[in-house]
Amino acid sequence: QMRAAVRHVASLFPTAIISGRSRDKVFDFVKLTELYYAGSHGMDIMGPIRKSESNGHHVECVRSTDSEVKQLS
Ligand SMILES: O=P(O)(O)OC[C@H]1O[C@H](O[C@H]2O[C@H](CO)[C@@H](O)[C@H](O)[C@H]2O)[C@H](O)[C@@H](O)[C@@H]1O
Repeated sequence: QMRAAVRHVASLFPTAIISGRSRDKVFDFVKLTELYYAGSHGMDIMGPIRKSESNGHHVECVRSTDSEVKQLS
């Protein structure tokens, strides 16, 4: 029910979850590709990317700061 509510909000507004946990952990909890995720207190950020601007139906999370974060660790 909560997931459906967040998905609905994300269909109306850009929506982000910001957490102190790792981004992967948060994504595993939430499992919604429509959102922005900021893990590790904002050190690792992933956002939704539309595959096709024309139909807007294929949304995937593909942009991430993972490689930059790994360089800092
Ligand atoms: O409430 P959140 O914003 O989701 O943050 C909760 C805490 O997340 C991080 O700690 C958690 O992950 C750590 C590393 O895996 C783990 O050691 C810890 O037990 C978890 O609670 C973050 O480091 C904390 O600052 C946040 O409060």
